Amino acid sequence: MDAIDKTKQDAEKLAAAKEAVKLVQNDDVVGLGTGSTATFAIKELAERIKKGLKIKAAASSVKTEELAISYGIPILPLETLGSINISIDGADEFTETLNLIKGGGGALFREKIIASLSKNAIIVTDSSKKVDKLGAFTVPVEVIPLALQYALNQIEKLEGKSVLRKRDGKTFISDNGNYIVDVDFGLINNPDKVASQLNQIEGVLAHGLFINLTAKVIMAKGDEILIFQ
Ligand SMILES: O=C(CO)[C@H](O)[C@H](O)COP(=O)(O)O
Repeated sequence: MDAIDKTKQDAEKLAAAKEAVKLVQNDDVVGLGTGSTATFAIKELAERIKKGLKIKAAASSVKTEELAISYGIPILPLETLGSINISIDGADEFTETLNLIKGGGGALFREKIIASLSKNAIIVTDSSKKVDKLGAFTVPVEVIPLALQYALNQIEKLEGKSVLRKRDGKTFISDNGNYIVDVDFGLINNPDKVASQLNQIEGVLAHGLFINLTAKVIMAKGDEILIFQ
C-alpha cells in the first residue's frame, strides 16, 4: 500500500466517487456504502438529485442512513429489497482480482447484504487501497456476543490473531448489536479458503472478505481514473 497524504487521498476519493455516481440512472435503487469515500459518493448523488435525478436508496449503516436523509435522499428499508440496481461503497483493500477487505467502519454485514443484492456493485477507492495480496489490513469479523469466546477459539485454530475492536476505550458495538473482532491472518494467499472457513464458524455473522461480490473498482490515482473489472 503506497503512503499518500490526506489531502491527496481525499482528492482521489472524491474523483473516484464522482466517476461512480455518473453511472447512476433515473429510477435506480442505489445501495449506499459507509465510510469517507462512500460519503463523497453520497454527497455527489445528492447534487445529482438536486439537478433532477430520481432514485431511491438503501443504506449500509445507521450513519449512512442519517447522512442520506439529511441530504434528502429517499431511503428504502433494506429488508424490503430483492435487488439493487447499483451500489457504491469503499474498501479497505482490494486486489486486481476484485477481492476486497471491507469493514474498517464496522458496517460489513449490511455492506455485504447490499453488495450481494446489487446487480452492479461498484467500489470506489483512492490509490492506497490497491494491494497485491490482501491481509495488511486486518479482517473484520462480526461476532454475535454470546459466541465470542467460541469464535475466538475457532479463529485461533485458523492461525488468526484476534483483537476485539474498541472505540474510545469501550467495546465497539455494530449497528446490529454485535462485536467486531479484527483478525490478523498475515498476507492471505487463499482468500476464498479463509472466507469459507470463517463462514463455517457458528456465531460469525459476517466477515470483511468480499469475494466475487464486486463488478468494478474505480480507483483514482493522482489525476488518473483507473477501472478494474
Ligand atoms: O468497509 C467500510 C466500512 O465498513 C469502508 O468502505 C472502508 O472502511 C473504507 O473506508 P474509507 O472510504 O473511509 O477509507
